[in-house]
Amino acid sequence: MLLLRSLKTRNLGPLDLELASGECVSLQGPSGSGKSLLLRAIADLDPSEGDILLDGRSRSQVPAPQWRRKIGYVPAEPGWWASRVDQHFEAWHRISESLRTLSIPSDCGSWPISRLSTGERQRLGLIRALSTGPQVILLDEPTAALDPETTEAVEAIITERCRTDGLAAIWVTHREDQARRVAKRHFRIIGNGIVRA
Ligand SMILES: Nc1ncnc2c1ncn2[C@@H]1O[C@H](COP(=O)(O)OP(=O)(O)OP(=O)(O)O)[C@@H](O)[C@H]1O
Repeated sequence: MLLLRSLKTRNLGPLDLELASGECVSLQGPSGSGKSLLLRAIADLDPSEGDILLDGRSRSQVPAPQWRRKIGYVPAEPGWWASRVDQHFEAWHRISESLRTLSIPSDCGSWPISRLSTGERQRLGLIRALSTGPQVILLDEPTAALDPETTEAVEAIITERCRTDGLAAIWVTHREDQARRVAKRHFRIIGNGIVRA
């Protein structure tokens, strides 16, 4: 479903990787090894060489906004461009269940962004990326700021979306136990390549 073919980022590659519909793979590697740049390249947010195909269609054939709806990227620190929380969502009323599941107060739509804690920003960034119905989600340490209970809830949401909607995920984590819980195939960055771990 997602195919990286001879993909070269600033410091990695050429890389080849295939991700099936409904599959979650983990990606680990030392700090600074290029994990975030790789996710950003797949989401077409950073330049790269080589090809990326989604359901057989090359990135070059798909307009960038459409590509970014299909391939959601959740950075370690999600970005915010408006003052209120709900202004960052296409359909705020549709995310109430996700808010509940991730223990975020339902009235936070009217909050100023400045009020959000680091963990609330991280969870809302995840909900926002999932809310546009992506086929692939790229998760950059999505639970780094979260307590064990909320971490479990995030893992459950992604696992469920993979199982029921065929969502495919690349999950960057520094935690071996998390990698083993969320993914069946594991990759590690070594040098300028990725190897099966
Ligand atoms: N715009 C840029 N120009 C030059 N170098 C960059 C740029 N962005 C990132 N880098 C460098 O590329 C390398 C990989 O960065 P990246 O953020 O992908 O690392 P990472 O594996 O995600 O690290 P961490 O685990 O610390 O988040 C780093 O050495 C970083 O300094």
